[in-house]
Amino acid sequence: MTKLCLPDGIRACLFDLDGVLTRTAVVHAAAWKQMFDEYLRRRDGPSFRPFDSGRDYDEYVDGRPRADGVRTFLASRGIELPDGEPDDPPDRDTVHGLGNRKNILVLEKIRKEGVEAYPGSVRFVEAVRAEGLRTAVVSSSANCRDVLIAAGIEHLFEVRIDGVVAAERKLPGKPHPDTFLEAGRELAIGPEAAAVFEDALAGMEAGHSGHFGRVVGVDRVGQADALRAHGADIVVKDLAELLEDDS
Ligand SMILES: O=P(O)(O)OC[C@H]1O[C@@H](O)[C@H](O)[C@@H](O)[C@@H]1O
Repeated sequence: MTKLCLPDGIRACLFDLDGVLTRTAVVHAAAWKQMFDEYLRRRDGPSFRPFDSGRDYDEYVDGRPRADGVRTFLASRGIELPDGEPDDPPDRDTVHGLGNRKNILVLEKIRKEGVEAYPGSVRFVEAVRAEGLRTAVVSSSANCRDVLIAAGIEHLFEVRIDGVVAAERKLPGKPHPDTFLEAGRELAIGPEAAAVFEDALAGMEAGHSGHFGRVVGVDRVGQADALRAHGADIVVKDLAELLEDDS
C-alpha cells in the first residue's frame, strides 16, 4: 500500500495545473517572452531590455491570471496601458490586446507540441484518490480544461476552479487565496484540512495567506529558497517524493 507524506487531518488536495500537473509552465514562459519582447522592441527600439523568462516570469507573471500578468510585468518597467476590452484584437496595445496576443502563441505551441502530464504527479493524484482524499484543480489559466483533456487527466479531479470560473464568479486570482478557498468550499472542506500544491511564487502566497493545512512548493526550476520565502511548508522536485511505499 502507498502512504502519502501529508499531515494527519488533510482531507483534500488542491493542485495548480501549469508546472505542477502538466509540463506547460515552460510553454507559457516562452509565449510571454515572445510577446513582451516584440512589444518592447517596437516601443523602445533595438536596445530594449528583453523579458527574462526566469526572473521576470517567476516574479511578475507566473501563477497570476493573464491580464494581471500583463499589468504586473509592465508596471515593473514603469509602463501602464489601458485595459481595453477582453475581446480586443491581438494587435491592439492594451492589457487585453497583449494578453490575447500571448494566448494565440500559447495555443499554437500546445497544438504543435502537445501536453504532457508529469508521471510523478499522476501517480501522486491517483494515490491521493485511492486513500479517499478529495481532489481539485485550481489554476489561473483560462485554458485549464483543454489542457487537462489534452493531458488525459481531467477525470482525476472532482472540482475545477480555473481562469474561466474565477472570471464568472468574480474571484480575485492568485496571489489572493480566493480561488483555492472556493475549491475547498465546493468540496465542503475547510482550508485547515486542505493541502495546496503550487510551483508559482504567487501560488505560494495564496496558500500561505489562505491558512491551508499544508503548502507544498513544487520546484521545477531551482527556486526552492524563493518558494519557502513565499510560504511553502515543504518543497519537493516531484510529487512522487511524497509517496511512501508501505508494502
Ligand atoms: O493565459 P492563460 O492560459 O489563461 O493562463 C494564465 C496564467 O496561468 C498560470 O497557470 C500560468 O502559470 C501563467 O503563466 C499563465 O499566464
